[in-house]
Amino acid sequence: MPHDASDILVELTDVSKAYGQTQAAVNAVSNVSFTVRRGERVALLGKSGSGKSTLLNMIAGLDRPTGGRICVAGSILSELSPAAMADYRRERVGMIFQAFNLIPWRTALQNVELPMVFDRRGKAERMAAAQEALTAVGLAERMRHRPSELSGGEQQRVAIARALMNRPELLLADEPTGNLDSSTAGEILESLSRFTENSETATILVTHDEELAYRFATRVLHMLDGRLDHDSGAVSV
Ligand SMILES: Nc1ncnc2c1ncn2[C@@H]1O[C@H](COP(=O)(O)OP(=O)(O)OP(=O)(O)O)[C@@H](O)[C@H]1O
Repeated sequence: MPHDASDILVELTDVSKAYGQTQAAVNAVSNVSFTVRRGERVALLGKSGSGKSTLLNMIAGLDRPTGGRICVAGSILSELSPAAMADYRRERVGMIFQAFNLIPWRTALQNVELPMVFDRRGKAERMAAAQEALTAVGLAERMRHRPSELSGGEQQRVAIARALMNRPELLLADEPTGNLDSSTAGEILESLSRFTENSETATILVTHDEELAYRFATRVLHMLDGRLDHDSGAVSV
């Protein structure tokens, strides 16, 4: 299928991140360039400390590059005002973390409803949408439970429902199965695949697990010491 420039959702150009000053600086990410198309599923694969989370956090707008630029849907992130950055994170990006990051005193339903509290939909409509999302991830019977009353796999499915609630253009997943046993990890990966396949949502999955990366992604970018390892086929297309 032919692609054109308008297919490109994310474009990183020479992105670097150094922590600390001068001689003592740690170059967590060095001159990374790649693009992600709408609907594409990309994995960032690398060992612990290779810079994957730093890179993902910069794409999420949670951290700023010290060099280069990140452009998402035509906006250069470093040029966004704080208010525009908050809109970007709320409206365009969904995130899933290894530690699930659910709010412990809210039920599954209330956690999933959360990204919608700022939009114009009324409470009843938001609740109906959250119920539908939880049903889709197989948690129809668990909606009124708090995170501590759910298994790890169930908590991550709540997090997936929450992340996809606002139909983000970009889903960022940082080791989403890192805290789960291998069969639960497989189920979570299947849920993620089901919801992102044939959808407009592009996904960037960060993992150190090679099998997981190749099972999920259509393109695997290898990271090594803060750089993309182009010899591994990690070419930007
Ligand atoms: N806030 C910080 N201050 C200083 N150095 C940092 C900071 N955050 C990360 N680093 C360093 O940057 C490098 C990349 O870290 P990063 O967490 O991005 O790697 P990673 O590939 O995601 O690793 P892991 O899989 O263990 O999370 C590491 O050497 C780390 O020690």
